[in-house]
Amino acid sequence: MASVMDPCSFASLSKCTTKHLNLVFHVDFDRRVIKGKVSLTLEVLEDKLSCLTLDTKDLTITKVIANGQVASFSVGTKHSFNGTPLEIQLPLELFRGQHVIVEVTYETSPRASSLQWLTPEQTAGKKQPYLFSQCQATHCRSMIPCQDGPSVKHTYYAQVSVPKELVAVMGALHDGQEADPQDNSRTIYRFRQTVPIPSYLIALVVGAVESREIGPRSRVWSEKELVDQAAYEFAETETMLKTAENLVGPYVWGQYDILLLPPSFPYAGMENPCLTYTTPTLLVIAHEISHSWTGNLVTIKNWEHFWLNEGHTVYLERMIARCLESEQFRQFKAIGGWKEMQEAVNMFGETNPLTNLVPCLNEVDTDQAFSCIPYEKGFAFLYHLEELLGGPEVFMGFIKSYIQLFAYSSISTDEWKDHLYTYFKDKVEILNKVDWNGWMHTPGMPPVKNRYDTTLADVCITLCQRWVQANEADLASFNEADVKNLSSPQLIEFLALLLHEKPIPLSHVKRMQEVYNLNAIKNAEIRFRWLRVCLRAKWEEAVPLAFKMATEQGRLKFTRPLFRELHGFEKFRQETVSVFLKHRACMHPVAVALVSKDLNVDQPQSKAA
Ligand SMILES: CC/C=C\C/C=C\C[C@@H](O)/C=C/C=C/C=C\[C@@H](O)CCCC(=O)O
Ligand SMILES: [Zn+2]
Repeated sequence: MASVMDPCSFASLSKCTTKHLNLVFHVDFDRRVIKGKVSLTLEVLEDKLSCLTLDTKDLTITKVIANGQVASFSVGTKHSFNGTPLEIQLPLELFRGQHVIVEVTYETSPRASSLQWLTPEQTAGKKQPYLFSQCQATHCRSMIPCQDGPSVKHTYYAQVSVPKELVAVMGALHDGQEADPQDNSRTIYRFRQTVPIPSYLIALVVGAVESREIGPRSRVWSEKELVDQAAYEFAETETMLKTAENLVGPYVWGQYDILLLPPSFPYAGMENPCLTYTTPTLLVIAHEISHSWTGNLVTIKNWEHFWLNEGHTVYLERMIARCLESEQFRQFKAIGGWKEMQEAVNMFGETNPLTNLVPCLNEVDTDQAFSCIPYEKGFAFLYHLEELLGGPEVFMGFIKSYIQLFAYSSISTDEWKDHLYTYFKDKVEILNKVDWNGWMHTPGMPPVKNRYDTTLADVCITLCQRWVQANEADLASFNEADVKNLSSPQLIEFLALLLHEKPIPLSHVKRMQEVYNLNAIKNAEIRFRWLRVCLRAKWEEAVPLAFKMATEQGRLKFTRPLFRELHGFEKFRQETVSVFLKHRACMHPVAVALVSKDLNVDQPQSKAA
């Protein structure tokens, strides 16, 4: 039975809460498992506590000790996606305010959904294996038995034993390393995270990685083949950090490192504290830096309030863009975001409750529920409030106050709304006119269509309409000058606009390639949209290019729609399934699960119980 407080966790969140984790990991690349021992320091929240439940997923539990005494335990019924509850009988009865240290010895599964194990061939260096974790939203439980919900925040100390040819990095401060006293072919790396964090922000990477300094509190990490290029690409990190601090206050995490992951990583980035993950396809990190305040400092009570993390982070990310670029650029990004929201609503269906800003997640797989809706409907809602309440400077005052009030805690949408009313106590009449139910608890597009400044978008709109309205005789009128002065974001917007129209004819697509040579563009955001324009026009020459992009990188934002479009191209439906089945051993476990469902093929069986 899921916790009353959190529909995505079995943990007994009301009985006790985790204050600290001590982690001992032994990373075994031969067996693709982590042999672990976690000591949870739990604060008792109610009298006469004699048992408690932790979240696990595909873990093999061998021993549980509570305050130094052996504790009996039982593994509950395996849920189809939320893992398996671990019920622990305490050898002593505890009372509110007391603490208990529960030590669990266990081993992960080779198919742990939080871990991707890469062969040397899947890395840039081709010589050493690679491991990375991705815990958001509910996958930490496949790496650590824990209270795997964002309402619980704890510090942690970790020691990680790895083969001495490899380096371990975590989303925490480094605390030294030494030869493993039990095996001189291995090294132990130590880490401490002294700011309380939710379990989804625990991050571990093990590989042949090295780093370069890119600022007074920042290093960039990657395989050596990529690290100098990455240091160049992320040279502006300190400028962005300072811009964010000027907007919302001090950065409390100490170090801000960036780790460039192999291209199989299924997301644009991940805001692990002290160690932002990013991918070779995404070099803009304003979003992940902003999470240092919204999401990592002010966290959500459970995943139904995910929009608080992402909506505020996108709002902050675009405020950084306003500072470093212009207000017109912020408006331009907002226009692009609105279209991405429209696309997500179209994909889910406009009556699908997963398009609610605050969805109900009872018996819902968060990976299946994930989309840009919390990001873009969240941003659009905050922008709507900004317009009603006095503009960007006024609303940033609220954002800063929201962060100061709720820092180090986990909150719900109601708590956010209460503070909004308190902060704008002299504008309650305006707030009372907001369509709260329409924005928060109604599926589909927002009840109000924000009006954004189209200065930077107009040229994209005009060019798109020229192609949409062109007949065969007009095709000669197009030439490379049409796009010569377009920035990459404007080229992305032009292609995104085309994707919101009926598919243009094959003759048009061929002419577009002839005059714009879009096949030659490597920028993933451009390439992704261009290939979808080609597939919708049924251009068969684009099919191998789409298979290449869908398999050479693993970002779900690109991989899923490309596989879906290829699967929708009747003539290539079978080939699409066979390409996926051939490639899935190299894919991240979450990506395998999601694309399997999209293509309606069976998933490989995960470990029993
Ligand atoms: C309503 C949905 C509730 C919870 C979903 C939360 C997480 C879902 C899980 O699949 C993990 C998502 C990780 C996202 C990581 C980074 C994002 O900021 C960017 C992802 C999209 C992209 O690649 O651009
Ligand atoms: Zn985010």
